[in-house]
Parts: sequence; C-alpha cells; structure tokens
Amino acid sequence: MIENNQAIVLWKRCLAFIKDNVNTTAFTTWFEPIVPIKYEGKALTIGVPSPFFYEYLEEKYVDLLRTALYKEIGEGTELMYSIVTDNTNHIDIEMKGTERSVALPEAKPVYNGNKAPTLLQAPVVQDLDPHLNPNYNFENFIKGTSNEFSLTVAETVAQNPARTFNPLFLYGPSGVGKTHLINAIGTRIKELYPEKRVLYISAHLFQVQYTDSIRTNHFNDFITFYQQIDVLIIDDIQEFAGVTKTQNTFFHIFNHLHQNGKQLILTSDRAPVMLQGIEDRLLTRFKWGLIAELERPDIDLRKNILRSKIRRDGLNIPDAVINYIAENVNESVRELEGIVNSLLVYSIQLKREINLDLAQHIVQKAVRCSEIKPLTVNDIIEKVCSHYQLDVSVIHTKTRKREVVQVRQIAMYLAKKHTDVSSGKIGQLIGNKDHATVLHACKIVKDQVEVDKAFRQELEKIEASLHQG
Ligand SMILES: Nc1ncnc2c1ncn2[C@@H]1O[C@H](COP(=O)(O)OP(=O)(O)OP(=O)(O)O)[C@@H](O)[C@H]1O
Repeated sequence: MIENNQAIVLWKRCLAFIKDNVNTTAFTTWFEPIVPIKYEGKALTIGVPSPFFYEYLEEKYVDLLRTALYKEIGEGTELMYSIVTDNTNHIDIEMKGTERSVALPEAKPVYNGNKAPTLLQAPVVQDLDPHLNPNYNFENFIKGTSNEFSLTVAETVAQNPARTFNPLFLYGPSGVGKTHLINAIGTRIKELYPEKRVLYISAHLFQVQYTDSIRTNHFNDFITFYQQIDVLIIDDIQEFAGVTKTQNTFFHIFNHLHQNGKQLILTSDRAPVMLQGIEDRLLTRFKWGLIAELERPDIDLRKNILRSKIRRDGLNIPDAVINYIAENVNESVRELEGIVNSLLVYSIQLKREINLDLAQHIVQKAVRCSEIKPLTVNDIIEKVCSHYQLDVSVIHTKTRKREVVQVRQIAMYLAKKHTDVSSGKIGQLIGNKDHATVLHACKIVKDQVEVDKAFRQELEKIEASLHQG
C-alpha cells in the first residue's frame, strides 16, 4: 500500500492536536494504530484495523476528529475510513466519517432532523430522513431457531408493506435483535419502494416530540406530520406506559394510518398482554396484525453470530474461544458483541493474542456482575404453590377447581413476567396447557391486578419472595 506523503504530514498535525485532547491510554489505543492513507479532493482517508475500530471512533471521537481535521487541514475536510487488516493487505471498505452519527436516530431528534412538524404538507420523500440505521439490515441478521419466525414475517412485511401483517408487533427481551430487525424492514422497504415515506423513531423520542409540540403550540403540525408517513416504525412501545396523552395522540395517528393502508411496525420488551399502563383500545389494536416473539439466542445462534462478528471485524479467534464465549454468555446478542469488543480492546491495549485465557478473564469479569441466578418456571411454581399452601403436583393435574385454576394462572402470569420462556413452553411446564391458555391467564391476572388492591398486594408479596432462596 503506498501511503501518500501529504496524508502523512496532515495526519501528523491532527495527531498532535488529538494527543493534547485525550488521555494517554485512549491515544495509544485508538489513535496510534491509525495509518494515514491518502489525501485527495479535501478528503483524508485513514486506515483502521477493523470495522469495530471505525464504529468506536465514530461513536466516541467523532467531534474530536472533526475539530482536528477542520483546525489542522481546513474547514469542511472530510474523513474517510479504510479497513486495513495488516500492512500488506487492506480491505477497501471506504466509509465516510461522521455519517454514522447522523444515521443513528437517537443522535439527532427526528423532530429537528426532518423539520417536518412545522410543515402542513407531507414532507417531500427525499427530504424525509427515515432515521434508519443502515448497519442493521437483513444481510447481516443471522437466522436461528429463536428468531426464525420473526425474521420471516419481517421479510414478508418488507416485501409487501401494509398488505400482510399490520401492525407488526415484535417483542422480546433486551438485546435480542428487535431494533436490528425493524431497521432492516425499513431499509428494505426504502430499497424496494423509494417513494414511500418511512420513519423509524423510538417511543421515547415520539413522546418528547409530542410534549414539545404542545409546549410550542405545534400540535396540529405534529399530527399532520405523522399522518403522512407510509411506514411508521416505533421502537420500545412499552415506554408509552402511563403517559395517557401521548397514548391518546398515538391512538389517533395509529387509526389514521391503519385506515389509510399504511404500515405500522412496533416493538416492545413484552407481549401486549403483559403491557401494564397501556390503554385497552391500543392493546386491542396491537393484536390486529401479527405478534411475533424474539427469544434469547440459543447456543448455535450465539456461535454463528460470534463467527460473523469476528469475520466482520477482521479478527482471528480460535474455535475454542468462540465455543467458550457462546457457552458462557447467553443473555443477549448485545452482551456477546460487548465481549468481542472487549477482547479486541484488551488485545490491542495489552498487545496480546486472543486466546482462551484472555477470553475467560473477560467473560468472568462481565458475567460476575450478573451472577444472580435467573428464575426458572419451576422456581415460580414452587413459590406460588407454597404461598397458597398447595401441593406442587396438584397444579399439573387436570382439575378445574377454582382455587387451583387461579394458582395456575398466577404462576403463568409470573412466569411470563419474570422469565423469558416462551408462552408455549410455560404452558407445557404448568399443567401442560397451550400457548393461548397462558395468554388468557395473563390477561385475567393482569385485569384483576388493575382493579383489586388486595390481590395486587398479594402478588407483590410473592414477587418479593421470588429471589429469596
Ligand atoms: N440475529 C442477529 N444477527 C446479527 N446481529 C444481531 C442479531 N440479533 C441481535 N444482533 C445485534 O445485537 C445487538 C443488539 O440488538 P438490538 O439492539 O436489535 O436488540 P433489541 O432487542 O432491540 O434490544 P433493546 O430492547 O434493549 O433495544 C445489535 O448490535 C444487533 O445488531
């Protein structure tokens, strides 16, 4: 690779500036490994060792890099990245710096980003920033048994928005790929139907925009803006719990879009039946289309995700290390990614190869904080039965006695709330019932919790005992 002399000189100046503005460890870890590649047409290209390195720089140091470039080279200088795996080999994935932060929805509120709520007309398609994260796409979403169904319905919706499942409601615990999948749907729709107005927004940001619109007397603009979206994607809808006015506004937007054949895509950390503090009329609507669950990744998926991430980061990690991580880190994909990133940082900082020792050290540190044993459905059955002084075996019989039915329903409700076991599996483990019986039980208990104070306190007592040995 021929380095361009001008790039070396310019980058050296930037480095001097950066060195004055970060601590020594950060400088050694994140800036020393960078190699200047070329300077052409007001763009400086730098080589970084992996895509992760690029993402990290863009996330943590984007402002510092921009300031250094503008100050040392000139206002408006662009930064380009190239992934360099070693001195002789460089994968030419050129990535434009500073775009990533713009692509991330939370980094820039949609309200300002689209300037749309001040317009009474529909935003022109090309003016509407969909706020999709292009790094979350179908191509890099790895399929496994825990996400296969959700992936299939997501692809179906992307192929034919508003024609099949509307709304599409995806739910599952944190870090299992919900945000990734809904961004992938949005991106695919934009590819297939560029004329469609697609918008991704977190429920939190939607609420902030709504409150802002009231404060600044722009409520009508706010409503008009949302009613003109073709594909509305709202992440983490559980955040609407308890905020009645936002829910009310969303209810009207939902109705308008649905009636006009527009697609709605929603995610939540739990099934609609478990969403407390959300009005029934909204919950009913969430069930109009299709509800799909994303479960925690099983071991095969964990291994495949690790392999894919490692390949993408240009790392060389032995199989024994991959197996060790996959066996010991099982909470979420986010957690897996965190471990690989830590491995990378440690190996750069300590200049050590990635081996089993290093992996064990990192995994133990990460897992130690969450050493509380996760609850199982059996733990819950035992606690509930002991609270009601009922023999555990009775819960598994076919009896329809009122008190047994109620204990069974409470156990199902608590299992759904406190574990990530799927409804079907909970049914199997509690009296060999089906998935629909579990959801019905959850609804019955939830309704009673909302109106019956004594019952609510009783459940709180059982819940408090769940983590006691
Ligand atoms: N099947 C998968 N293939 C590849 N990457 C995945 C997969 N599932 C999750 N990920 C990655 O794991 C990380 C966490 O996923 P994501 O943010 O989509 O989770 P989430 O379910 O939306 O979590 P939360 O509810 O906390 O927002 C992301 O970097 C995502 O790309």
